Amino acid sequence: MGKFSKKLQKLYDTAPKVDTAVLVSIIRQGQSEIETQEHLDELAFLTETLGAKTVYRFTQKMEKPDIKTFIGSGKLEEIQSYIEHFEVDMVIFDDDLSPSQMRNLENELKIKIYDRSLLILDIFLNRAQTAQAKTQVELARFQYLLPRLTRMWTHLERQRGGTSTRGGAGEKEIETDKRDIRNKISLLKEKLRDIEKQGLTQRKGRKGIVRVALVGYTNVGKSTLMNLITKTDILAENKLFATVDSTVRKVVLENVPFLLSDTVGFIRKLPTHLIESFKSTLDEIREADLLIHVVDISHPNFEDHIAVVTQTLQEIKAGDKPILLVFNKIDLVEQMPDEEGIMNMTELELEESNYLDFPSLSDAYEKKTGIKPVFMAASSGLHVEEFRHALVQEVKKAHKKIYPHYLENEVVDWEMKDLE
Ligand SMILES: Nc1nc2c(ncn2[C@@H]2O[C@H](COP(=O)(O)OP(=O)(O)OP(=O)(O)O)[C@@H](O)[C@H]2O)c(=O)[nH]1
Ligand SMILES: [Mg+2]
Repeated sequence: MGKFSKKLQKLYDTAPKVDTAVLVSIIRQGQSEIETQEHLDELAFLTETLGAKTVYRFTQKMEKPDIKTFIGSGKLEEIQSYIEHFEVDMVIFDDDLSPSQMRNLENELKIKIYDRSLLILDIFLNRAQTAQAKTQVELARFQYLLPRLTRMWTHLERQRGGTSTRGGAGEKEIETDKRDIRNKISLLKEKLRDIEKQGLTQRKGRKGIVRVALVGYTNVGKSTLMNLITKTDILAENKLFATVDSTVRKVVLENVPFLLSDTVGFIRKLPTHLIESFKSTLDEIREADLLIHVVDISHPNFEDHIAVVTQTLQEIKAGDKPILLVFNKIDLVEQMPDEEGIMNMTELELEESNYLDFPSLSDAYEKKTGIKPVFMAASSGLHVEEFRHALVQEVKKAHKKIYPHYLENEVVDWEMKDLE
């Protein structure tokens, strides 16, 4: 690290320590108030994951964002007087900002500005554990920061005790910092290539065994399910992006061996360059023979989440794999009562109920995926037997498809006969 200036190191170390935040989102045409609030709920959860507290939410109806300051000048003034009055530490935007928007906003508001990418990058940075994930996130973060360096520079100036946000840093010093970052970027790229080479050899060694990957929106219970099935201890917690690395375990169920990997969760508006930076982690998904798509059925937007995951899978070219859909957290929802139960309800009760109709959901998604979904609760193990059974069936199918002439393993062969 000695090669890089102290300034840069400091800039890098001190980014995420903040307390209170206000959230800002624009409401686009055709977007409902409820939808906007739900998106802001998610942004507040992300903010909490970063370690900050949301104190207020600002919204503004706009056809398209202002090119200079993203939001309009009236709204900007409103935010300004709020943050001054309540001494807020940061402003978080639900979208990405251009370097100049970020700079302009910072000049106006004079506090730390986060956009969606920077927020997610900082969360990833806090959570990455393996060398590969760490390197990937560091790289993505530096690439994102490079064009925004003047902005970070002004932060540094203020931290040193000055209050001016303009004209503080000399052009020369900014250039030095930029050069440092560029060097760092090429070193990280090199490091990543080395790590990836190792990963490739490891993955090559896994031929001959079916590979299954857990995928899904963030915080749905993928790691909990992985733990339940493999009895290992992977960090599972009620925070977004608890898992940033992928973990692979060998599992044997009913004498059928396969590899199971836990992966980073998806989220709406996951910045494309971030997806790219996780390419090698996502290879686990791309190279899988079967995907277990875990859904948090207790989330009011679970169907949107399914759509986001489906779309992201397509973007990373893993859209045509067999999918076993798992509706998780059923302990948190109420099932639709049977016919008699419904008869006994008043019309108002029926209208206000948010019962979920499992059989219809099951049919609808079975039509889409060709595989009957499983309804379960991973944290308590409810219906884990159904899940295991469904998983084994699909692993066997995958095995037969990839290795049609595979006969050495008598156990598997015997199990297959049993199936038919
Ligand atoms: N009530 C309930 N909570 C669950 C269930 N499964 C998981 N959880 C909780 O949901 C939270 C998220 O679980 P994780 O397993 O970390 O979710 P994940 O999908 O791995 O999340 P990321 O790694 O952040 O993408 C944790 O607090 C779990 O305890 C369930 O079936 N019911
Ligand atoms: Mg996880």
